[in-house]
This record gives sequence, structure tokens and C-alpha cells, in this order.
Amino acid sequence: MAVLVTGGAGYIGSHMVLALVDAGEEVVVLDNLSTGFRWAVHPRAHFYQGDVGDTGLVGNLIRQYGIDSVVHFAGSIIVPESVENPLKYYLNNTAKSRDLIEACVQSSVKHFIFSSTAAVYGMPETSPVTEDMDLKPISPYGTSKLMTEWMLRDTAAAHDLLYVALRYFNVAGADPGGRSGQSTRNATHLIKIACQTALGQREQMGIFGTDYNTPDGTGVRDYIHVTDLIAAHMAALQYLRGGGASLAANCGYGHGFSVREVIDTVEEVSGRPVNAVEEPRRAGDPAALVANSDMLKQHLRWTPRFDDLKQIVRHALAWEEALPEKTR
Ligand SMILES: NC(=O)c1ccc[n+]([C@@H]2O[C@H](COP(=O)([O-])OP(=O)(O)OC[C@H]3O[C@@H](n4cnc5c(N)ncnc54)[C@H](O)[C@@H]3O)[C@@H](O)[C@H]2O)c1
Ligand SMILES: O=c1ccn([C@@H]2O[C@H](COP(=O)(O)OP(=O)(O)O[C@H]3O[C@H](CO)[C@@H](O)[C@H](O)[C@H]3O)[C@@H](O)[C@H]2O)c(=O)[nH]1
Repeated sequence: MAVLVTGGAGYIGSHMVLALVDAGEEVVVLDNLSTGFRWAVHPRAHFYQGDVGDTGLVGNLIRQYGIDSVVHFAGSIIVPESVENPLKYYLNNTAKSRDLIEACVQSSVKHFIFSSTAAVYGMPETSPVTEDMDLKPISPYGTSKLMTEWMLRDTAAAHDLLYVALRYFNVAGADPGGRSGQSTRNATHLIKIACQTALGQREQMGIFGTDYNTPDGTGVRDYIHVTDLIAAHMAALQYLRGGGASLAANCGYGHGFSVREVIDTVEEVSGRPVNAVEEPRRAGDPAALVANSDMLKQHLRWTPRFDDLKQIVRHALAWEEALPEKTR
């Protein structure tokens, strides 16, 4: 048995590869390196540079390695870009996921774990968000992911395929051992940007909106440590291999932090000031997005280990400091 990790050269996928290798699994990585890095892939994984939409290649890999489970991270992830170029997202996230799912069905892969997103909820009226709430994405990114969830639901009903769709809230932090982290160029994620500003890699950063209906007026998000997120994937793999039924589950801790709280924490942990200036709201940002994670805890028996913003920031900062060496 082996596991295929698509997007395994990316931020989150590279952490999945580490966890699988640590668990003694045989791992095959398929990544086109559009945003990922070859060096981010653990040397014990079999690496193939290619596209998830290449059904011939995927079918060959499944047969060659006896792959029983696919963990599908590959995709395009920038929400504003999806508004400007929706067809890129419907091709890379939806159409190519369809091709990948078809290759899995044709080659009798039994288990599929999918990177979904809190963006499938759009602008939820209440928070914390439960999985049964309305799914009303407000960006092509969110819609492209929801369509993939629906393809999985319908395919699982018609074929011998079981899936878990994990709806990530805000993923942050880095491997506690310093083996991987978020390396994306031009990243837009708050914690990475605040760390870069503290380290002097950016002159200043913006606080997007200070007039939200939140305790301090800035946006609130549920920041989950990447290592805990990967633990949820490992739990999902075990669950599916143990015969668990298909499901979709939120991935977050169930409490949020505001933009100002994040910046304050980065200043405290780094011991350096963060030059943050108030700016208007960013289009499409909900005021607060916090997960109800009971499903993950109850069905997948997930127990978080890094539910501590300071720890998340400490690991993100350590990675940011080490990154220039890695990319040299
Ligand atoms: N980072 C977050 O906060 C977040 C939140 C919700 C969901 N997600 C989802 O998690 C997944 C991983 O995100 P990430 O933050 O690691 O992003 P990332 O850009 O670091 O990783 C994506 C990887 O997929 C590869 N890829 C893209 N299109 C491909 C294709 N057609 N064929 C093969 N490889 C391809 C890229 O080269 C990259 O290595 C994505 O599906 C994303 O939508 C991320
Ligand atoms: O320079 C910055 C960057 C962000 N923010 C704010 O910080 C919060 C978090 O923003 P960001 O880190 O960009 O994450 P989100 O926009 O919440 O989106 C992330 O989380 C979603 C799920 O919740 C995923 O679907 C997306 O892929 C992922 O980028 C929001 O209130 C932003 O307005 C700032 O104020 N300044």
C-alpha cells in the first residue's frame, strides 16, 4: 500500500509527506511545481513532476506503486486571483480534480482525502460554523472547491470510493522541527506577512479593515497550526482505511484571533515592532470565521497539540528566518 500526495511540494502537502514518511508509509508525490518547491519534498518520497489532470500518468503511478489512498492538495489558492481569472480556478481546481477522481475510480483507489476550505461557507451569518450550515461561496475559489466536494459526494455514491473533505480554516505555522514551512513567494497570509514585517523583510503591512463588528474592529480568524491540520489528515486516512463513511469536516480550533491580536503576538514573540498601517477592508472578507470542530474530534478522534497562537507564531518566525538559506 502506498499513498499518493498531490501538491506534496507545497506548503501543506510537504508537511503531509513528512508525517507519512515519519509513519513509515510509502509516499508518491505528484506536483507540477507551479507554486511548490522540489527541495520541500522529503527525499524518501518518490517525486514526479507532472499534472494531476494527466490521467495516464496518475493511472500509471497508482498501478506501479499499489496506491490505496490519495491525498489531494494540488490546486490554486489565491482568492482575489480567482475573482479576476475564474476559469483558471475552474480548470485547475475543479476540472483537474474531476480528472484525478476519474483516474482513481478507474484504478480502484479506495480512499480520497481532499483539501477543501472554509471559503465554501462564504459569509456565514453566525460563528462558529458547523458543517451543516449553508454552503454559499462568494468567490470562484470557494465555488471551485465546493464543486469538487460535490463531485466526490456523487462519485462516492456511485462507485467504491470513500472520501473525507477537510474544510481548512486559516492554516499557519511550520514544522516544529524546522523541516518545512510556508515558502510561497508573494504570500498573502496574515501570519506570514506579519512575521516578514517583524523581520524587516517588508517595510510595512496593512490592517485590512478596522470597522468590523468584532471586539477590536479587525477581522477574526481561526488559525490552525499546520502540524495539527496534518494530524487531522492522518486521522482521516486511518478512519477511511478502517471503513469509516465519507464525510466533510471543519479544521480549526473553535476560537479566533483578530488581526490586531495576531500582530501583537508577532511583536511579543519576535521582540520587534511590526509597522502596521490601517487600510480599508479587503473585498470579500467576512468579519469573523471560526470553526466548530466537533465533527473532527468526534468522528476522527482528532486531538490538537499546538492550539496556542504564540507557538504558531514562534514556528512561523523560525521558518521565515531559515527560509533564505533553504532557497539559496
Ligand atoms: N493555506 C491555506 O490557508 C489553505 C486554506 C484552505 C485550503 N487550502 C487548500 O490546501 C491546499 C494546499 O494549499 P497550500 O497552502 O499548501 O498551497 P501551495 O500553493 O503551497 O501548494 C499547492 C501545490 O500544488 C501544486 N499544484 C498546483 N496545481 C497543480 C496541478 N494542476 N498539478 C500538480 N500540482 C499542482 C503546486 O505546485 C504546489 O506545490 C490547496 O488545495 C488549498 O486550496 C489552503
Ligand atoms: O496583510 C494582511 C493580510 C491579511 N489581513 C487580514 O487578516 C485576516 C486573514 O487573512 P488571510 O491570512 O489572507 O486569510 P483569509 O483571507 O482568511 O483566507 C485564508 O483562509 C481561507 C479559509 O478561511 C482559505 O480558503 C484561503 O485560502 C486562505 O488564504 C483577514 O481578516 C484579512 O483581512 C490583513 O489585515 N493584512
